[in-house]
Amino acid sequence: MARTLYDKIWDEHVVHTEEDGTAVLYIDRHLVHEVTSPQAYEGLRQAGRKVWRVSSVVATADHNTPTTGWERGYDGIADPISKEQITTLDANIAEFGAAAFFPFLSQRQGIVHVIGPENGATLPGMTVVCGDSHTSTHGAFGALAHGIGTSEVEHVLATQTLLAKKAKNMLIKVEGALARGVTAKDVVLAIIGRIGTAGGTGYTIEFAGSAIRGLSMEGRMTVCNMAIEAGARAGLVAVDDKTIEYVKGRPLAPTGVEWEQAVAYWRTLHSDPGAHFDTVVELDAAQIVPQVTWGTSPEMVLGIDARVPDPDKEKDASKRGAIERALQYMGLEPGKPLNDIFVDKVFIGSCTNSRIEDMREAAAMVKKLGQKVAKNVKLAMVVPGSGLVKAQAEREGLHEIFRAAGFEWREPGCSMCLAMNADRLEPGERCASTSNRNFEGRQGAGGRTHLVSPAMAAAAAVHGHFVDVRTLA
Ligand SMILES: CC(C)[C@H](C(=O)O)[C@@H](O)C(=O)O
Ligand code: SF4
Repeated sequence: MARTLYDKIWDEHVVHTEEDGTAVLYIDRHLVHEVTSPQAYEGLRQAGRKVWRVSSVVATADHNTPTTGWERGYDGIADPISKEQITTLDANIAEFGAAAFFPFLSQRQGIVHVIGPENGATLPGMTVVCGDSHTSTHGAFGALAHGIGTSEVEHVLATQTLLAKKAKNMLIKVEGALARGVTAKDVVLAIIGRIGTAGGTGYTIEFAGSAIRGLSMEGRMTVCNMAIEAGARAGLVAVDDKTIEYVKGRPLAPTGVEWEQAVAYWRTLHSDPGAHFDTVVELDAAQIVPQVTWGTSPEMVLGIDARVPDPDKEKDASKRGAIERALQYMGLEPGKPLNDIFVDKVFIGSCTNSRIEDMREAAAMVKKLGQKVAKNVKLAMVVPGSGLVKAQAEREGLHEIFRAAGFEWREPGCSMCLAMNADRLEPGERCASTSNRNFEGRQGAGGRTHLVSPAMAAAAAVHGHFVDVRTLA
């Protein structure tokens, strides 16, 4: 029978299925960070258990790590809770072990969803879990990857398995060529704009079509990263030459005969012709314009050529109420052109957009504009996703471009994506952000977030307000 990519990976990992559909799924890769692992390790400790397969665990500290003051080492972590989470991870990995650990201050440290693929910890066909909702990112490799809760983290550490129910199959096809200046981020925001944040609930989404195939691995990661924002716990892209090329030679990737065998298997990781999808959504790539969120949910998104929506034009009372509340929180007037929204801060980073390509895209825009960060922008910061991304960007001189224009060039981590460290918005501040969530208070209490691509964020920093990057290209 013709199977989808999701069906294939699922079948390959099911150990047992109960009559009600609950399955025991074998887990190949367990990514661990400091926020959702302390109680899990404590649980193991109290039960006198060990980690079932130490070689499956790859860990790093990312959410709480500061992006400045690394020369002061652990003393540079101002917040005592942040410091405790980071040192607790160090102690847990020292006690329980891991295949690889990239602690605070180490060069390969970074956002868990950046360092996984970078180190070859994420491989096609794997089941990948992490106590983090953006684990969907790793689906870009044709891996079944999703976030789990802390009690599940403990379960996977102890048993190497997860209890799961199979989701339905959704296919999102994006066909055609993207316009100049339109990126993977715009594609995924446009998808969420179309299907809504609940559109993917209960599904695993496979992203396909010529526009998705045309994306780099970085771009595919950006798209899968936000599958969770579309309601789906996992997103997938079929394996092709780009996938295999990206993985080749990474520290944890197979070598020699094992590599050959793995590649032969990986080449089967695509949906069969005629495989059944429960839902199919199609988008025309040529119609996608640079996107900007205007509200407090990723689905509150429009093309840069649009205006802030008018709640009075919405017939559905609950939707009208949601628009009104969002506009009030965001401090926006209906009908205002998105181009005319001025920003106070700019954040280029997060597991959505902090890879080398994102750095290049933002730097290219800054270079093209040839001007400094606008006077009204209090802070424009670039936070690479990992130490390796940072080093690569510096080899290419990107940091010089950013610094010369007045951007701050920081140390890697989650940073102002969720403001668990010192990087945050003050109440009422408005931010152009390349991250993935624009919920109330996400980047700091009272902060106002507009989600955009790296090029759009860079252009907003220089102009001081949003601009259509297609007109700058
Ligand atoms: C801290 C962590 C549990 C959380 C997540 O699961 O996604 C965070 O990474 C986020 O982006 O909100
Ligand atoms: S960068 Fe943001 S979205 Fe990604 S893992 Fe960190 S906090 Fe979560």
